[in-house]
Amino acid sequence: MTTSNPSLAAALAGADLLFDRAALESVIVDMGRDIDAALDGERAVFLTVMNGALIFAGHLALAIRTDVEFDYVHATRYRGATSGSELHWLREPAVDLTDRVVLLVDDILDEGHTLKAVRDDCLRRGARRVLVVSLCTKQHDRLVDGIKADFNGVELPDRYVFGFGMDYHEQGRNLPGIYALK
Ligand SMILES: O=P(O)(O)OC[C@H]1O[C@H](OP(=O)(O)OP(=O)(O)O)[C@H](O)[C@@H]1O
Ligand SMILES: Nc1nc2[nH]cnc2c(=O)[nH]1
Repeated sequence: MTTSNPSLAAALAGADLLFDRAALESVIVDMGRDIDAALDGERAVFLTVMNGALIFAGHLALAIRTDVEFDYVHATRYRGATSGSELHWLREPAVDLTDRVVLLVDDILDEGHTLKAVRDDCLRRGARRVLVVSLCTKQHDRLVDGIKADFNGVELPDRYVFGFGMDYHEQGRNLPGIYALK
């Protein structure tokens, strides 16, 4: 951890727990069942958007019964800050996506720039179908056109959140729940 980061303990002291681990695990089990139904036996590419989706992806993969092929991308536009800027690609998919069904797995759909860009990239690479899977979606009117979650776990208020993979200045990703700053 860099010494200049704001204190995670101070953030937690002033934050609200929105969803605890048990609630999230239960939601994710339901998402896995719904995804199995949509895949109907087809072996999809399970494409995780690093870093934020890491924890969600692990839980979700165990909740899906259909065999899937793992790959990941790393695209970031927040880079440890609490507001986004342009998208930086740090890692592109390695699997050939031509004619594949892709489960595009991310932690949060906020303004939608990240998932829209990654979804469009998958389609450019020849994916036949991209199913957008997000643990949570933030409620506001800033969502960009042309993106939505095909599978969403929970709805969030329009507040900065962290935990369960999501960072507070690159801290708190391993907190077992979703917290919101006041
Ligand atoms: O809908 P948007 O407004 O585009 O925001 C959502 C994206 O922001 C976060 O990534 P971030 O850029 O913080 O990188 P990280 O996954 O490494 O935390 C999160 O993991 C999503 O990918
Ligand atoms: N950690 C975190 N990352 C985000 N990316 C987009 N919105 C958010 C948010 O509220 N929290």
